[in-house]
Amino acid sequence: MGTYCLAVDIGASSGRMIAGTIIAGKLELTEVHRFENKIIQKGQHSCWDTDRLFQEIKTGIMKCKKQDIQPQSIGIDTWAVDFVLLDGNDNLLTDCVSYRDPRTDGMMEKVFEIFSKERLYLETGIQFQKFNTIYQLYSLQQNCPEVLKKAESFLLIPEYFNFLLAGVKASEYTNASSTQLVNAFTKKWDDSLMDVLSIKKEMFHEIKMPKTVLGPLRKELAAEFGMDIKVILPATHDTGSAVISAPVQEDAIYISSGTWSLIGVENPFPICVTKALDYNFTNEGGMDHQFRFLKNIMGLWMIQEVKRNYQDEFTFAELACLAQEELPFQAMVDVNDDRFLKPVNMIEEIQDYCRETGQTIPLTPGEVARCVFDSLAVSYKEAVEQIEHIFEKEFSQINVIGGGCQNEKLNQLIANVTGKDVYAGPVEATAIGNLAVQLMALGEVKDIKEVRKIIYQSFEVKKYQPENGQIPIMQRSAVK
Ligand SMILES: Nc1ncnc2c1ncn2[C@@H]1O[C@H](COP(=O)(O)OP(=O)(O)O)[C@@H](O)[C@H]1O
Ligand SMILES: C[C@H](O)[C@H](O)[C@@H](O)C(=O)COP(=O)(O)O
Ligand SMILES: [Mg+2]
Repeated sequence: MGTYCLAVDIGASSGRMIAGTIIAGKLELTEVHRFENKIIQKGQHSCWDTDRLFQEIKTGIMKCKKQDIQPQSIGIDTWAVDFVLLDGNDNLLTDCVSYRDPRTDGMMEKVFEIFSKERLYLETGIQFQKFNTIYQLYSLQQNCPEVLKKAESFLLIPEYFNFLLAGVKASEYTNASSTQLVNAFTKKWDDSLMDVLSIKKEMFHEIKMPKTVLGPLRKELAAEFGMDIKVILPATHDTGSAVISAPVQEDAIYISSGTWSLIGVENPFPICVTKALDYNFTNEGGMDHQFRFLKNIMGLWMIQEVKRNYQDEFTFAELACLAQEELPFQAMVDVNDDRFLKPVNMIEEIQDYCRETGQTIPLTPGEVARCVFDSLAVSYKEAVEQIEHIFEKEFSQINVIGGGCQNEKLNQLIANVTGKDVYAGPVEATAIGNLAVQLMALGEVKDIKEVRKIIYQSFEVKKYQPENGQIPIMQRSAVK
């Protein structure tokens, strides 16, 4: 039997554990476990249920055993920026607060009073999102300094799960870069930035690169599972893993489409020029010292919330079909407006926005869904134009990867709105990229070039071409 690796990919809306092995030149996947992820209220904060998530990881490992799959290695990737703090006895000092928590409101502006926005961008190259780790830590420093005083260890989410699995504390580069505390050029923690912000630099661990083998499982876990597994660092930022496996590379822009839409390209160096700052692009760390030049777009979070507001009466596929029955571009919102980050009710927030901008108010589920998808597509188009402006070249194709690539109507809309060929797939790009790095670490494949070839041969990628005359005249005025 071939070498199995086990990918744990936990996004903001769901987690999945997928075993992978190469058979006859193709990467074969076995979905071992899938579970829900969501934000829960703990006291006054919006938090992640890390205890339950770690139990889900253990459940997935036990399911491997039941399916007679003995993974040689395991790699964990999750969403970015969020973290835990441990004291000197490795106890959690706080709940794991989510990036959607309001504790960072106003913190970015406070940091700019000490460290200019321009300099922060020049040194880190990271987009300005109010929930970046730097602002979360600054909020703690301002409001609960006693917690930071006791903190001996800062661990991002995947690193915390690695610590629980293997007892090793290590930071991983792709995810560390998302904190806006890593220097884009040295690829190390930016000590001078931390000193200026009085953030305790001693609690940060050495940054390791993807492919690093952290070690075996803790003895008690190996005994519990009845097998030992090497814990390997993939690109632990889920988008970093997704980009590794984006099969359409040539002249292509990727959209990692899940809760968030991360739209960008791979680049060999950080682009920290004023244009990139003005457009709020980021230079997150990638595999083999590449950079993920991309930007966050609010993403399918909006339709997740619409679905929840309708008490899950409709599936995602049904909402996509209902939207398709509506006239296009009747109502548009600026999806990246902070008001959509965590509204009490997404449907009402969208309707308020349309009312405030003098537009037709979407009322039916189809109208609301159409407004979301049209607005996302326009936001993607804008980002594509910004990328082409910065690179001073045209990109001919867009590769939509992740769960959102199953939205066929949206894929076609993206093609129509951008006028570019859209390649959709693979759905589990993140887990596949995670597996790819483990296979490289174990010597099963030589390098990223070889693994991308295998991925391209292994998974269906569906093509959507712009439909004639379907590039609509959009009401741009409505989008502030
Ligand atoms: N059958 C489907 N049709 C249309 N959209 C879908 C379908 N299945 C999933 N999606 C979209 O994929 C999104 C989840 O993508 P995923 O990559 O799993 O997210 P994350 O990793 O952030 O949890 C959902 O929010 C939904 O909008
Ligand atoms: C908050 C971050 O920008 C976010 O984690 C993003 O980087 C990301 O990776 C989102 O992944 P999802 O799978 O949750 O969409
Ligand atoms: Mg994801």
